[in-house]
Amino acid sequence: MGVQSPNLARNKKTCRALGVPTIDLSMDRSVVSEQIIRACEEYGVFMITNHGVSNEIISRIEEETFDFFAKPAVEKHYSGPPNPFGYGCKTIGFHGDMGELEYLLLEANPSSVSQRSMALSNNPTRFSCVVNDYVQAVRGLTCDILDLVAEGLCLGDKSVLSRLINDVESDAVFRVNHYPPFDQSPKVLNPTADFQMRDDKFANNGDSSRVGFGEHSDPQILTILRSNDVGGLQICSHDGLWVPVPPNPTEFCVLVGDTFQALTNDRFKSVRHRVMANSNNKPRLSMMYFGTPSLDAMISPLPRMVSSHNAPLYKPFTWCEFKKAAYSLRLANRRLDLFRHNYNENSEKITQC
Ligand SMILES: C=C1C[C@]23C[C@@]1(O)CC[C@H]2[C@@]12CC[C@H](O)[C@@](C)(C(=O)O1)[C@H]2[C@@H]3C(=O)O
Ligand SMILES: O=C(O)CCC(=O)C(=O)O
Ligand SMILES: [Fe+2]
Repeated sequence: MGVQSPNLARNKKTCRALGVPTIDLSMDRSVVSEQIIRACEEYGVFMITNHGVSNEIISRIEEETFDFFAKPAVEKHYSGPPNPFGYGCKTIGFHGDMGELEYLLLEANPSSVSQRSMALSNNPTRFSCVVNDYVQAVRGLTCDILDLVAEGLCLGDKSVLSRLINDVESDAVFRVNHYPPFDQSPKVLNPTADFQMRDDKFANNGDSSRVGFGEHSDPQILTILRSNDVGGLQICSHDGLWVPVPPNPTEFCVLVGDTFQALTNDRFKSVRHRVMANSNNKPRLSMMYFGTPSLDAMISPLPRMVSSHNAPLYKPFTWCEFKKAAYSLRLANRRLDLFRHNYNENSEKITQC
């Protein structure tokens, strides 16, 4: 047997030790609440099983969105470029971030969904129903998780967190990402193909992976992610290693966002994550509901998270201010730093995992 490099051995060991926790929502409420808090503190990410979202709602949205991505490129481009909403292919945000994916980004409220659906489907009524049913179910799940967190943190008002995202004015976003299978054989360049390598940035130089969606943290409170059985999602561990999150279509993956980090005064940390294209011959389809406050919601560390030993780490900001900051920066930027007390403008802004 060959000698394993120390890095590989360390990486494998960390993956085993780190394995993202899975929490069974059907267990005793106080146990679940404790497990969620521990997962948010230690990992910033966890899987949930027995989540109560029906298989029918999930398979209908999977089918509907797969049908959309199967359309000819010209048809899909009618719904783009993303502004930031609509259909996007490879470009992410407005500052040059790129990834090997195509996606749909939608405002997650019923009237925007129904308006958008006209351009997205031959059956807009069905499309908007399917998206709205999914978003409603997943928003309910997000609220349940936030209530469990509020109970575990003894926040007094048990719906103080869920109210932030349950607001009719919530700025929630729904995103579906479609990653084509990564063909490892040498490419025959075809200028009309949707997913050829664009430039050197995407050349894999013999490496078996390419960036599907680059390293970042999500700006919102909580992200509820569901994927098909194709992997690629990785989270950044405390010791700076990329740890794969095994795909499980029957579970949801919950990620702590920047706004949750600020609300908990750094007790929870937003998790840095990315998606690498893999050599599976199936596409990855992932969908994310981003639990988001309303634009005018004021975000500051919760009183319970602050004490004489724990001074507030962040200046109060509205979600609107934070969103503007996020959209003025690159994907990998640590935007929360801008709102820290005593933040030094000259310190390094683009720090990577
Ligand atoms: C490069 C960017 C894309 C993004 C807005 C941003 O300027 C920085 C944050 C990015 C992100 C990551 C999480 C979500 O996918 C997203 C919709 C969001 O709210 O923030 C994206 C933004 C986007 O793709 O428009
Ligand atoms: O596609 C995925 O699995 C994750 C994508 C992601 O992190 C995002 O859209 O913010
Ligand atoms: Fe993300």
